[in-house]
Amino acid sequence: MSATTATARLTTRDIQNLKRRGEKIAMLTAYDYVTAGLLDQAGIEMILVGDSLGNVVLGHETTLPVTLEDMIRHAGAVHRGTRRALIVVDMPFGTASDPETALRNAVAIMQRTGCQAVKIEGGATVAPTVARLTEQGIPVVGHIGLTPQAVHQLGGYYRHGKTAPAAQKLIDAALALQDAGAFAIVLEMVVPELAGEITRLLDIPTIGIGSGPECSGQVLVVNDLIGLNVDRTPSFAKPKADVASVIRRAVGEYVAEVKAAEPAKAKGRALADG
Ligand SMILES: Nc1nc(=O)c2c([nH]1)NC[C@@H]1CN(c3ccc(C(=O)N[C@@H](CCC(=O)O)C(=O)O)cc3)CN21
Ligand SMILES: CC(C)C(=O)C(=O)O
Ligand SMILES: [Mg+2]
Repeated sequence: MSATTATARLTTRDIQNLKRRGEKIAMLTAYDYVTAGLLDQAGIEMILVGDSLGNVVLGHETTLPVTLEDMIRHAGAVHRGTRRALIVVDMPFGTASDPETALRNAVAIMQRTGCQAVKIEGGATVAPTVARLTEQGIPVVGHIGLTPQAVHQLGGYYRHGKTAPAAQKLIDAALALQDAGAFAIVLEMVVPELAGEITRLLDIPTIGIGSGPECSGQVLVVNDLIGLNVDRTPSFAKPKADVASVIRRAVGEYVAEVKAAEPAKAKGRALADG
């Protein structure tokens, strides 16, 4: 694409403007070319190449085994499949452990995928890393509340911000991330009232998942939206389709059709003695 080609792709400023106008932001994950293209055609504003690919694509128990190379390969496919959506790439476990490591890895993501932003899990302690990336021109999305990369420390997938000290810590984290330059923050499984309070406190948009309706936008794992799962899904996922059934039925019909096919008739002279 030439430098003068007008691109229809949304920018972080467009996302900021959606919040200012009070228009909700619709975000979904995608991990491949075809799915990303369909989401783009359907008008999704942001696509997250989530490290949830470790669960829903690669079949791991957690997101921890996902590597930078995994993310870069899938993010490239998602970017190639889309024209309009702003693409955010998760920095996988261990790749944003300090500001310089994060910068090196985020630069690799930006240079090798064409995507527009990265997302980093963590609270106030991640703020210096967010500041380092944003001062280098890399847009960053924060991610607080349930942070799945810390599952072994958290001891499970549960709601966050239930006590007053926990709520205050999340508020402080959100403000620290905003001050550090994050252009949006994902709130995952945050008590809905608190998610609303954080959303009203911030200038930048909040993107909720399992955090109630008062966030500036919503994000969901695309498999949970379309009913394409073999494993248990989070309770906040309310599927709008049953693609798993569509696939099972089509495959079942194919299997039956293959099995029922007549053997090819022998042509010309009969074979001697079978
Ligand atoms: N398919 C899928 N959807 C997701 O939203 C998702 C992933 N995978 N993988 C990465 C992370 C992990 N996430 C999760 C995983 C499990 C729960 C979950 O089971 N929550 C329970 C409550 C469990 C508890 O209270 O201990 C729930 O019922 O929602 C929630 C979010 C969100 N992400
Ligand atoms: C659940 C969303 C926010 C995420 O981080 C992912 O899909 O990896
Ligand atoms: Mg993630």
